[in-house]
Amino acid sequence: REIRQGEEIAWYADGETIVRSEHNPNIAYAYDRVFGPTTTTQQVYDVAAQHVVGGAMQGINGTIFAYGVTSSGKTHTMHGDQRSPGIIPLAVKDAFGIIQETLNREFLLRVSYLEIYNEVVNDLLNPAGKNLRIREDLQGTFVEGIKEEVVLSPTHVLSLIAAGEEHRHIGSTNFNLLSSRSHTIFTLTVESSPFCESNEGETVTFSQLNLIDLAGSESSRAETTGARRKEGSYINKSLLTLGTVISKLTDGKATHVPFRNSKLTRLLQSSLSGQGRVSLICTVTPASSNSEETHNTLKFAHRSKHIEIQALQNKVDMLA
Ligand SMILES: Nc1ncnc2c1ncn2[C@@H]1O[C@H](COP(=O)(O)OP(=O)(O)OP(=O)(O)O)[C@@H](O)[C@H]1O
Repeated sequence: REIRQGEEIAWYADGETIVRSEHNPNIAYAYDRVFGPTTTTQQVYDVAAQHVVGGAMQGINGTIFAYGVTSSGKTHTMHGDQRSPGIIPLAVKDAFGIIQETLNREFLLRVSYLEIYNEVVNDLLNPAGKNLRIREDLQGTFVEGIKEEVVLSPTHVLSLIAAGEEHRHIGSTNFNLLSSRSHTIFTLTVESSPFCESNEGETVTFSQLNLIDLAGSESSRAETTGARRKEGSYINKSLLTLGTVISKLTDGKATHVPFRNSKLTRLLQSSLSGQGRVSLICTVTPASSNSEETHNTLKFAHRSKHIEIQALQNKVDMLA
């Protein structure tokens, strides 16, 4: 569409760097990886997600999230479609594949699926689960009363996600007719233990894999009026807080990180500050009409690169 509309190219990829073509001297940002327009989601998965999913199956918490303005490809990346499955279906397939290959352990997988809409947490697997509370215990934050389903096959998980999608809030903005107005968090909880309980030295592991599709990160110019504008301010509150939290985590001097200022950052607190693997996928368009928003996304991605997180295994030693 952007090409048809005769848009200029404002940003382009050069190796692992994204360069602004409109400026002289050029502005450029370097990343761990840059994926160009011909990359498939499977290739993105192999580089940016597989090690996080593999880690979760071994007891290391994992979080993968997609960040970017509306229409830049977050949902395409996380959910995809039949022709090009996204990170979530690829992760689910991979998880069950690992279970089949791991002959000496048994696994229990549970899933939950929620959205944060206007700073309210709703359960997408249970339409009655509205305005749920976020609580804390020794293990971290959790959503009180959220429905968790034990899952037995990839098809089972995908049918639950499809049912959950029906309850998701989508609306119309100037940018994207089917724009996501809520943040969604799909969580796969993995428990595994050795088949033979008397195996001394073997461990029981427990971990969570959070796969997150954020609402569009655009600033107020995308918002129309009334309810849409209100949604925009809530979406931005969570994303603004996410930006502040990431800045504070990366500047090394901050004594207070405001995780509690939004639902999104409260739920991500243990992922961002605790132990685990995190992969942040930022989606951008080269088109000039979105040049400033693209710049904001690139700056966000650049700051986030400097967060250091330890990837530790959550394990319980088996008693002989
Ligand atoms: N890499 C890509 N390859 C092919 N099509 C893509 C790609 N990225 C996005 N699209 C297409 O562009 C459109 C908008 O993408 P998508 O819905 O994923 O954006 P989004 O960032 O999730 O937007 P929103 O925040 O509004 O939900 C969709 O039709 C999607 O299929």
